[in-house]
Amino acid sequence: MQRPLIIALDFKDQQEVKEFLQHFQQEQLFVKVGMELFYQEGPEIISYLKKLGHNIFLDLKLHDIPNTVKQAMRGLAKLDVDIVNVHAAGGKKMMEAAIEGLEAGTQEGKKRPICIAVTQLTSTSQDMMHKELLINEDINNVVLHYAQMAKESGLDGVVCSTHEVETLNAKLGSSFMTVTPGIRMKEDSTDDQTRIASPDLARRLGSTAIVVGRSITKQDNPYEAYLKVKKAWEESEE
Ligand SMILES: O=c1ccn([C@@H]2O[C@H](COP(=O)(O)O)[C@@H](O)[C@H]2O)c(=O)[nH]1
Repeated sequence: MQRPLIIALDFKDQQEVKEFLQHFQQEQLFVKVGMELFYQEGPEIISYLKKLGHNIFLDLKLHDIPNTVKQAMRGLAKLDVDIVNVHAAGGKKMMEAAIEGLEAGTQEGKKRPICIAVTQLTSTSQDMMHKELLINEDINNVVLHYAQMAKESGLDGVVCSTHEVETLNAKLGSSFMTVTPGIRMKEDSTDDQTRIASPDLARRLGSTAIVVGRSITKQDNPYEAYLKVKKAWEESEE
């Protein structure tokens, strides 16, 4: 997989997705379907996007007891998406179960979807983590610890902020994926994100992929915004 720019399709239904994709003509995209869209449209939205030839990250962030996650992943594997995910906070047994479920649900001869774990949401600040989650460690150590657990559990990578990528690459190797949301151009509003970074910083620090939502989807000209983010993401390549 090249280092993709993944567009978060945070829309309320398929009609809104269709209107958004009209800006992109025939371009093959890497898109992310999250809870908002999937809970409204179900597996049908995945078939629709696959028929259009797009790559898909199904971002449902599973977090439950190991058996429930295993069975849920068995079902999700049948959707044949490229990437799925869990919350690392569910622990190692849950993450191992996720992989078992994916392997069990993947058609013979096919590769199972890539599975990554959310470490700490990019909306979480160090202050919030200390005061609300009562995790009194440095956020960088927490992200590293969760990423180490994910690797030991057989996962392929993590979701983290751009600011943790260098450490994770150094400690866990750059083939362990770092998928980074919380991406903003300098003129964009931060919204509910706290650990943000620009696309070019993400590239320079070694993110495997960036996830971009509102900086593209909420712009007057989404295609122009996409090209601008893509240029910033790709042009800082050494
Ligand atoms: O830690 C995380 C994990 C997932 N996300 C998701 O990425 C997009 C970001 O959207 P923006 O509009 O670019 O802020 C969104 O779908 C989140 O659910 C994340 O932001 N942080």
